[in-house]
Amino acid sequence: MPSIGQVKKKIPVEFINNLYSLFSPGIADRVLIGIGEERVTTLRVNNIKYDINSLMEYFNRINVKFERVEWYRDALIIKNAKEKDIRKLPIYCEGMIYLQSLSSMIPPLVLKPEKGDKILDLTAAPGSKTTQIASIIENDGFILANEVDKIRAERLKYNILLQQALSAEVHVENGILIGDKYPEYFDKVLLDAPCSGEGRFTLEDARTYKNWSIREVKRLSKLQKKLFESAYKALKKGGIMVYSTCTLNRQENEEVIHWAAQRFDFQILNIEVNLPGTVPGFSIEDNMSIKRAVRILPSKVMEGFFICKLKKL
Ligand SMILES: C[S@@+](CC[C@H](N)C(=O)[O-])C[C@H]1O[C@@H](n2cnc3c(N)ncnc32)[C@H](O)[C@@H]1O
Repeated sequence: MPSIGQVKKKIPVEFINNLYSLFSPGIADRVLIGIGEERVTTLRVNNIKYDINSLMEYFNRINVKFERVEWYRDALIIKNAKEKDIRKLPIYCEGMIYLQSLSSMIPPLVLKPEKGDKILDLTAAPGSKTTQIASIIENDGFILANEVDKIRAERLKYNILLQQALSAEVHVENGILIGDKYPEYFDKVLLDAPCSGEGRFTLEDARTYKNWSIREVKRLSKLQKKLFESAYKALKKGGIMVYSTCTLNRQENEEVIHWAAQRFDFQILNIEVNLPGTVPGFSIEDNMSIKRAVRILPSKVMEGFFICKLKKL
């Protein structure tokens, strides 16, 4: 495993400086160790086509070793196979399972979709969370899965079809406009925002960090605020929204929430999923409730993520 010094040599220096100014040295070191580690292969079963018991029996038969995930019945950590091996299996080709990082499975669990819900997934491609939501509600409900990028929207449609997530309808438009089109229409809204991806940095793959810049963080923070406003408008009063990113900095996380709290009426809720190794959000000025948000630190099993759950008042 690479040392912290080796990680520091490769990752953008401004990112490292930000990290040590945001977190205690112990936590910042943990993040860098996480960036240096090789991530395990994880997946979830698609309840629309298959079930976890049959999947475990199948893996036992073909000698794929796995571990259960304490906080999610449908997820498995694969011990002796890589993603490329799993992609060759018929159950993968037929959409009975979905390769997804464990952290990425958390926002839909926190959103807690229920049968019959009308759900907006505002920035949805490639559809990991859209198809997960459809799997949780077993297609009993309606999901508007929106994506601005036409090519990514094709991938979203492909995944929805393969997984038979037929409760999801794909829209291809700027998410900023959806709030005015569907005012107070949805019971639940997921804003898994476009972000600078710091939680997905991995030393193995320079593509994950080479385009990172402070300028990009600032641009994304502005976009996230606009998307937040649209998501909030589309949510019914009393409805639940989850804001998530796979990045670690404050500008794209707490500052977006704080900006929104100054303009819109909502309550930040506790995250009820019992997750190991999270750190609470940072309060901003007198807004202590942002501490109810959680940050997942990157590690061998998890990508870095930020998740905030709120209720529109
Ligand atoms: C973090 S990814 C979403 C991942 C997705 N939720 C999943 O789990 O598969 C963010 C997505 O937002 C899209 N996006 C960026 N700007 C957008 C906008 N203004 N409106 C809608 N989607 C946007 C990006 O193209 C990207 O596909």
